[in-house]
Amino acid sequence: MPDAQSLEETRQGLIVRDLSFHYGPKTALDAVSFDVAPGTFCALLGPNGAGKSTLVSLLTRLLVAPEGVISVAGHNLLQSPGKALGDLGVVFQQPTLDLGLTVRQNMAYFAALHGVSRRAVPARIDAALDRLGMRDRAGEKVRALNGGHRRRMELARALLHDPKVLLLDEPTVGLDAAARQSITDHVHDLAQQGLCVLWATHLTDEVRDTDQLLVLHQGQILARGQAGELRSADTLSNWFLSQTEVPA
Ligand SMILES: Nc1ncnc2c1ncn2[C@@H]1O[C@H](COP(=O)(O)OP(=O)(O)OP(=O)(O)O)[C@@H](O)[C@H]1O
Repeated sequence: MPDAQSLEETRQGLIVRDLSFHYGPKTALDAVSFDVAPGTFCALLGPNGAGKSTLVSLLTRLLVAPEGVISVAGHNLLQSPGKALGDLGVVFQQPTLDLGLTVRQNMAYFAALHGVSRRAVPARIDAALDRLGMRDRAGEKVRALNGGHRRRMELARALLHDPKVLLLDEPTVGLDAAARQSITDHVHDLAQQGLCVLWATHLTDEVRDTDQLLVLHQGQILARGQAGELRSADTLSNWFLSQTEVPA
């Protein structure tokens, strides 16, 4: 039985209860429940079609679920969407940067959308870029950055309003091995510093043994726990395949 303190800590992270979603007759998510506590890197691992993007759309309120509860840092997404989304940072699968604006201009625009006061914006941008080692690129047009730096910039932008929960949907798609490693390492560092991270992926090599792991398959959570304990003596890749293989 969790004690009161750990319950309160979990409340400051992400809580999902009995979340279901259907596209017409197609069930995309079926009574999904999980928690991610602050200071945790949680990998949401699922093959194509598992329901990851649907879950991300529900967590960001692009879709609204008729059933279930989502709580972000103690705010119910349905009842207090402004507060819940204010504590959520998101890196979507597809880049959402204006290539013709500089790094700083892109970030300033996003800060305005989040209601950061004009006076606070420069310092917030500098702090967010510093966290990702990107301050020296602030004046460059995004078009001039390589894929890895663009992603890093999107990550810095997602942290601009100081969210408590960070959500990333397959954030390494299209990146080379070095850039993938760098982004994966950065986000693990952020979790170690106290952020609550949910990282959706189908790539097992982005998951560390010490990470929390949720395996999503055909709209249901098949397994949850610490990655190293779940895979046991197997490789994570083999274990994941054995969990998600569909009988011929
Ligand atoms: N707009 C839609 N209409 C009907 N079915 C959909 C729609 N979007 C997704 N689905 C179905 O819902 C299920 C979950 O899809 P979803 O895109 O959430 O999975 P995913 O894990 O994100 O996959 P991928 O990694 O390929 O993006 C799949 O069976 C998919 O075919």
